[in-house]
Amino acid sequence: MDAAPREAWERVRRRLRAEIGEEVYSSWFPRLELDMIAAGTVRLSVPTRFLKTWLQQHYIDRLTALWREEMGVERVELIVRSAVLRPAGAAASVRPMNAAGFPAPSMSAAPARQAAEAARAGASGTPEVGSGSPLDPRLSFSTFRLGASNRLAHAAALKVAEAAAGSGPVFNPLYLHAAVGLGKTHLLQAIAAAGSEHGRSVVYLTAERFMYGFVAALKSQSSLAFKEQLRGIDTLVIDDLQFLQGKSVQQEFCHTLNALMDSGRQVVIAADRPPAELDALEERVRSRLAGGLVVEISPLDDGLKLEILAARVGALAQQHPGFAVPPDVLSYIARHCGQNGRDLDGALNRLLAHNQLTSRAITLEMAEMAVRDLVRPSEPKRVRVEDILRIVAKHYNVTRADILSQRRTANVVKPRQIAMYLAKMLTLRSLPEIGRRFGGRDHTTVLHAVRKIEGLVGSDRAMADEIEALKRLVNDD
Ligand SMILES: Nc1ncnc2c1ncn2[C@@H]1O[C@H](COP(=O)(O)OP(=O)(O)OP(=O)(O)O)[C@@H](O)[C@H]1O
Repeated sequence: MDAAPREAWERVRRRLRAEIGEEVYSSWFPRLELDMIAAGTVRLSVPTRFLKTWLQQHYIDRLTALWREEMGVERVELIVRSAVLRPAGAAASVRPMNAAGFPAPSMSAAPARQAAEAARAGASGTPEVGSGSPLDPRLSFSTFRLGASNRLAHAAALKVAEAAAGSGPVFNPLYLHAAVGLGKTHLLQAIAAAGSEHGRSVVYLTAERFMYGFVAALKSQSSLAFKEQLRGIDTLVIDDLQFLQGKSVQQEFCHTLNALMDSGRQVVIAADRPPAELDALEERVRSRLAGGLVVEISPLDDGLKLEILAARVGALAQQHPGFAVPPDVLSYIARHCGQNGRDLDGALNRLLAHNQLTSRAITLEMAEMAVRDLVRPSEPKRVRVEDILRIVAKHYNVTRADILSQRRTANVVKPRQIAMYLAKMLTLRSLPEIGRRFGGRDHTTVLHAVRKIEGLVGSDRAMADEIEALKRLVNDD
């Protein structure tokens, strides 16, 4: 290639860098190379399919415009540099490296662990983080229960785990986020275990362990070996990313992320919030994390809680024959003992302890006692104007249409004013909003009704009792 296209490419890069900023540029563009230029088309190459898709979606127009200005080209084409993608036999080459102290796959099988230990023993001082955090064999796909809140996360995790060794990444990175105890660690460990069963070299690390490994490597001056360890794997799984702290650790994390993803390795991340809210992380890391598939696991509904509970009771009964929990107790726990899997585990462990220590069978009465301090006060209920209308109409034996109508007979005026008053007291709706819900009345009409009933409640005992009774009916509805 003669000098003109190369110089034009240099100028395109410089202009792009100036436009989008160093951080975003260094996340996406350093590995973009000029492949050829002919007949009005520029061909650029990238090392991964993922990078190609990303650049195609986000930057192709800009790249085309810049090239047009520099050399009058009409089209920019992106291709994947196949030679840079995992060279044939790359998967096989990971294993011999293990013997020399490089990362062993995080497998739950004992032989794998022994191999990892042996590898570590010969690791000549390199911190052992490359072999990953230990996996809990109970956290597998087969023990993961499905519901509406986690179905997508589960499907994505399964797809990543079942991809054959040597195939390119599926979604990169796969990023799962959820509040505490909703199954992130469970899915990540399931990916790690299943991935290694499929012949991949997988390392599962908590962010803390990543930090520990990196800091320890710096201290023992083996940080190069540490980097090599992490970059020599097929799949990197990082849990609890929100705990990643410190500038140099973050930089290292970012390099590792880029190096792995750009060479076609799979990265899976979990955190308690979406990438955009990881305030402690640099913008370019967040941007890279958000560029894959981001999936939220939402709170468990009662049905899913019941399934998880039933499965856990089954597992506990295997270790403690005779341990059984009646369905009404399971429903009670699902409804009252918290919102996440960890709360459910805690409640069942409490029941097990009571059962084992007192030899009493588990009944609803016994359970209420045993888990008393684990019961969460339920969220205050959100009252709807519709519910107030229905309950007030029924109580005064009129129809909803009567209340909303323009009729001014006493038997509808009183329920109408009481319903307006309750709507103001029990909902967050403004006076104009309430007016609209009550047949398009003006807010001054609502204000008048509210003041009138307030006055009566203060002066008329029977009216005060009536209003209290109605409030209870609405709240208990
Ligand atoms: N869908 C599910 N099926 C079976 N068990 C589940 C499910 N969701 C959560 N659990 C169980 O709930 C407990 C907590 O889950 P896990 O540790 O995976 O939560 P987490 O989202 O990683 O929470 P944290 O953010 O606190 O680390 C575990 O025992 C896990 O097995």
